[in-house]
This record gives sequence, structure tokens and C-alpha cells, in this order.
Amino acid sequence: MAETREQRILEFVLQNAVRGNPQSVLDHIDKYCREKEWAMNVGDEKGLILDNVLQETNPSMVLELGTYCGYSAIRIARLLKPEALLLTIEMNPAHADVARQMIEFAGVKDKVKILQNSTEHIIPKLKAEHGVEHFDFVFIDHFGNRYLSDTKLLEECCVLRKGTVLLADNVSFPNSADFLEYIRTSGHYDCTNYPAHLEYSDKPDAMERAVYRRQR
Ligand SMILES: O=c1[nH]cnc2c(O)cc(-c3ccc(F)cc3)c(Cl)c12
Ligand SMILES: [Mg+2]
Repeated sequence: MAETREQRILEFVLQNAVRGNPQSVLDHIDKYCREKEWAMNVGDEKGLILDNVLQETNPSMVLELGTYCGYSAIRIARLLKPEALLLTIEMNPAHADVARQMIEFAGVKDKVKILQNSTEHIIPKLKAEHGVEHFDFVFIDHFGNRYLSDTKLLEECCVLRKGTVLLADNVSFPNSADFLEYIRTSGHYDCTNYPAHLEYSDKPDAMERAVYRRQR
């Protein structure tokens, strides 16, 4: 029995899912987390919202804040066009290690680069060290109490452009209230709310799309 929940999810995928098949990996993570042990993957219901908003955006450069086990990274990577890339930031080394193996097993490792450190450490280095000009799409799913500060940091580091789409998970929880207030009242974003449910549960949750207006 693997010692951590994240390792048990990975083990279940490695032993039951189809190698190289991203959908099979997603389905098996959802199956394990619905039937055996709950975990904070974006999940299948909110995952469809992510799929739709992502496909409408048709991005070349994507950033994710909060990799966790790699579920949403695989979800995003499986829909990216050939030259497109996903950078995903994960501060927890154990989670990043599980995600690396999950992403490799799913067959999407060529489209995904995991950066293991805190967001405030990495975001200021994206242009100089990772050759980023701008992101077309940002999926925010790390810690609600960091959503606002990291969104402002993305603005200050000039990695957003007019039309960049931010999509934030878990905006129904109080710890991202300051973020919601800012994107809805700052005048720099056009916002849309998507009511849904907490992954693998019937508790209410929501996602918010925020399209960046200001020319950078
Ligand atoms: O920390 C999180 N980061 C990214 N996504 C998360 C998520 O989708 C859900 C939750 C959560 C919500 C309610 C609950 F009762 C237990 C866990 C968390 Cl805590 C996170
Ligand atoms: Mg989440």
C-alpha cells in the first residue's frame, strides 16, 4: 500500500489505465477519487468547463498554477494544438513527482513542463528563464488565498496580453473572495461565472473566467 493518497492514485492509474491514453488516465483518476479516496483534482464536471473554455481560447501558451497529481495538466495537454505548450507550477515536491509520472504515463510529457517551486518565486522568472512572452490561457487552481496576489504578479510581470483568459477553480470558497472582488471591479477583466459542484461531491462550487482587457 503506497504511503500517500497521491501515490495510491498514481498506482491505481499505472495498474489499470491505458498507457499513452490521456482520457483513460483521467477516467481512472476520477474513478479512484469518486469510489476510493476523495482528492482535489478539478474532476469531470468542472473538467468539462475547463475543456470548453480552453477550446474556445485555442491557446499556444498555457500556464497552470497548482499541478497537484497532474489531472488538469493532462486534461489541458490532451486538447492543445501541435506546437502549443503548458507550463505548470507546483510548490509541493512530492505532488510534482507524482504529476511527472502521471503526465509521462498519459503520453503528454512533450507538451508539459512542470516547474517545482512557489508561484511567487517562479512567475517573476518566466520571461528571463523560460522564454515566455505572453500566456493565452491561465488555469488558477493552487491556493485560494494566493489567487489575488499571483494574478497581480502576472500583470506586473507583463506575461498577460489583451485577451488572455484566466480560469479559476473553487471561486465559491471564501479564501478567493478578494480575487473575485478584484477581477470583477478593477475594470481590467471581463468576467463570467460558471456554477458547478465540488469535485466528486454534491457541494456547490464554481469557476470564474476573467478575460484580461488592459493592453500590455
Ligand atoms: O487547495 C486546493 N487547491 C486547489 N483545488 C482545490 C479544490 O478543488 C478543492 C479543495 C477543497 C474544497 C473543499 C473541501 F472540503 C476540501 C477541499 C481545495 Cl482545499 C483545493
Ligand atoms: Mg481546485
